[in-house]
Amino acid sequence: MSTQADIAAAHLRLEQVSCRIGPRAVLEGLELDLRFRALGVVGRNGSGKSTLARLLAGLMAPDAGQLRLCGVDVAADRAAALSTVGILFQNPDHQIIFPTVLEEVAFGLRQQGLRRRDADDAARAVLAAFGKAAWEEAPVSTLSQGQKSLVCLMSIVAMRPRVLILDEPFAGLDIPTKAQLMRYLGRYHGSVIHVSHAPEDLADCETVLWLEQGRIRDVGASGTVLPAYLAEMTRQGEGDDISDLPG
Ligand SMILES: Nc1ncnc2c1ncn2[C@@H]1O[C@H](COP(=O)(O)OP(=O)(O)OP(=O)(O)O)[C@@H](O)[C@H]1O
Repeated sequence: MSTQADIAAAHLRLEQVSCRIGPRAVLEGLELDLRFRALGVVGRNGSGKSTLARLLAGLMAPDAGQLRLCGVDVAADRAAALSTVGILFQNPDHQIIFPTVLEEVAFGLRQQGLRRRDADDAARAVLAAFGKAAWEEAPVSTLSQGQKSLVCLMSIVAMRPRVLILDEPFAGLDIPTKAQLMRYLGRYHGSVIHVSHAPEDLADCETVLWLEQGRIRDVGASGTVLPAYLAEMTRQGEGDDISDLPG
């Protein structure tokens, strides 16, 4: 998995990256130059984690500044982005677009330029590697949420991106399903960026980036950043900022 020493570290470079949604500055002046195999992104609800995840996946471009993941401008160079980064969202229903498992897993491979037959063969090989050859013709609509999440994971693993972004993908799942998916995740060969508000999800990350109100509050070794984050969250929990309406 991502912590193995034989995985080439991914390189993330942010230069004064800012992002607005409507009139609102959601991320502001992010500056970072980091090599990692497992990077955690932590922060409160609304701190900008998902927006950063979408930027890192190249699904949107920053309004200002420059972002490079493994040297690739992932928003501008979509072809290179497909082999650089994949993202797993919390709700698999937002990700899955095809009626059967094989079509879904093959789709990304076709996007990468494989012909239909080659993409189908490669998708079958991935299903077999996950012990899910029997799922090939299964209608996705009949699968459980956990099974749909696994289909999304297999679809991304099939594309072999260097970096996998997890945006709280297992948040709504029960404990055994989450544990099983985490085990399947161990078959992914590349680096991981794991986004979560919960420090316990990020225990395997060597480095953690802490976002606060769209800015980097801290970045460093997880053993230092996570306890500081937890202490601050406990302190803020004693207040009542839930009463504050957005400005
Ligand atoms: N499509 C949108 N339209 C308007 N505002 C948005 C949109 N997406 C995000 N925002 C706002 O941008 C800010 C950052 O949102 P984002 O989802 O990136 O934070 P987050 O840290 O992932 O939060 P959460 O943990 O709740 O998912 C929030 O204040 C949110 O309300």
